[in-house]
Amino acid sequence: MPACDVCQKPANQTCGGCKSVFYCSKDHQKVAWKDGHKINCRPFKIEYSKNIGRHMVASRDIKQGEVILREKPAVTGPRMACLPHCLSCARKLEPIENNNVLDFYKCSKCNWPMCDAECEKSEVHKEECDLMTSNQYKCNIQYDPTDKGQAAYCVIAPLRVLLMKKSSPGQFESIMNLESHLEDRIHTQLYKVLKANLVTFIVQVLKLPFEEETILRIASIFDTNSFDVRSADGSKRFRGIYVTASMMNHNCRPNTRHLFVGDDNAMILIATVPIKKGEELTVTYTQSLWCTLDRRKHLKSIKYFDCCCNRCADATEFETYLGSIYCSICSNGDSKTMMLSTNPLSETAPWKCAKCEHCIESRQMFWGNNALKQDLKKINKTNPKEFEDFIENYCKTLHPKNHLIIQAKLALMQIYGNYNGYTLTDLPDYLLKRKIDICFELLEVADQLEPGWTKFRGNILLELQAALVMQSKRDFEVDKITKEGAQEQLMESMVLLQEAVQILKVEPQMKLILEQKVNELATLIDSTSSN
Ligand SMILES: C[S@@+](CC[C@H](N)C(=O)[O-])C[C@H]1O[C@@H](n2cnc3c(N)ncnc32)[C@H](O)[C@@H]1O
Repeated sequence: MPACDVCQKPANQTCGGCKSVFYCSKDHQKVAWKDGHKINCRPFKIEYSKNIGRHMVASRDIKQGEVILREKPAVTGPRMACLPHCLSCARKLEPIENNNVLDFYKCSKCNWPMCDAECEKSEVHKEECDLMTSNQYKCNIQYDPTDKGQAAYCVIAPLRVLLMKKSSPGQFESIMNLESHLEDRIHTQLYKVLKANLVTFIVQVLKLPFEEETILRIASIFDTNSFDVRSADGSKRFRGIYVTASMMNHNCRPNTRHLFVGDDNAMILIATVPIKKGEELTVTYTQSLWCTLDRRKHLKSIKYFDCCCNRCADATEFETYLGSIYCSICSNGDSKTMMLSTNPLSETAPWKCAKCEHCIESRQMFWGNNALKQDLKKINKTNPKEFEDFIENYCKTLHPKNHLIIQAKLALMQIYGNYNGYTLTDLPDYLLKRKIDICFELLEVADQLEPGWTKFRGNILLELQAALVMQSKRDFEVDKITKEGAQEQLMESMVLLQEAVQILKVEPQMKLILEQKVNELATLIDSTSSN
């Protein structure tokens, strides 16, 4: 029998929150809760394995949509070479005019661009500002109309961690215990530049007593663990280290999603699918809609590991064929055969036709993939014709769910129904149908690659239901469907909308918008039944 966490006597009760600790009585459970279990009670534990390091494992069954973790950042700071952003609130800065010269508001002491006098006095900026000022350092970033990233920002986030050694030694230690991959990064061009800039700034300009290795390790810890935090309206962007969430490993079909809320930028980690006790909790460090070649290359170059997840190991990527092309030898007309990697876990493995003996070298696949990515990048993002032409041009070579076609379709889903001249009321019937077909195709991809309550699925459902409602209205107006038929279709759209609400209501600024959509659709359903 397990021992009580308080008195060590035999215990027959478990904490319902984490299912990891035991008590002999309700009273001892209350004592433990007050003594700190309230903070540590989480439905996961951290385990270690030689191949994948520390990782999070569910300590009990977790429900779909359940909040697994709410965590404040241990430290935040600007991204490495970002555009001018406020060092306090992280808002992107706009220049102001002074004597016919455009420049940013500057901190009156250290001269870093900031929003205003209020941000200048904020707690987060105080210590670094005092230190730079006492060392007569003045930042020399000026407004540049070409919108160039500013390398000077690379010093701020590591400096904030170094200052924590005195102000919050416990937090400093937990950050320093995170994985860094410094030994892999140290020989890269970026780290040679950091050695010259960041280390010189900390040691020579600010005269802080830190070793070069410690300074670079912190930069490397940011690169390995930090989350990219963005506000819903896009005005704020920065990096944050969330120590507990940093224990989450990557999977190309993850079972969690996260969002950032409130003025303290707390991270909320949510289960996108039901998770069984003992299963690993995972997040994605890359883009789900990239093909295996691109995802694995990206993960290797920024996080220094070879992803061997089930999706990467499956040449068909769960039958989406996201990275596949058609065989040029035996595909003709409607009869098409796929080229698949002979070993998706090796980037040098050749690709082979599933039917004939035709083979392609992997470097040819990389080259073709990159050339097409460039074509897609050049497209005017507001012109649907260019995306349609891209799909038409490559439909003989690429599977309809190839990642490049899917990205073009995703852009079309957003344009049709939302952009000027293409709102739902503007769309002719054939484009409305096109939007609906695209939404269904994307939903199939989402179900395979980002299943459950993911933001991607939520957004597709929202777009799909709006288009279906418009189609039902039009069909009813031209007597294509009866009143009962229209009602039935609108109710089906309501089911899709309700699911989108379940998924997206936790996203910042979405609650009211979603409530409005539900009310509008409910009113429409009511008015259809009373007509
Ligand atoms: C944010 S940390 C995650 C926690 C880390 N495992 C640790 O022990 O501190 C990211 C690092 O974990 C490792 N990692 C994450 N996901 C992995 C995976 N699917 N397979 C192998 N290693 C992984 C890589 O070394 C990666 O750079």
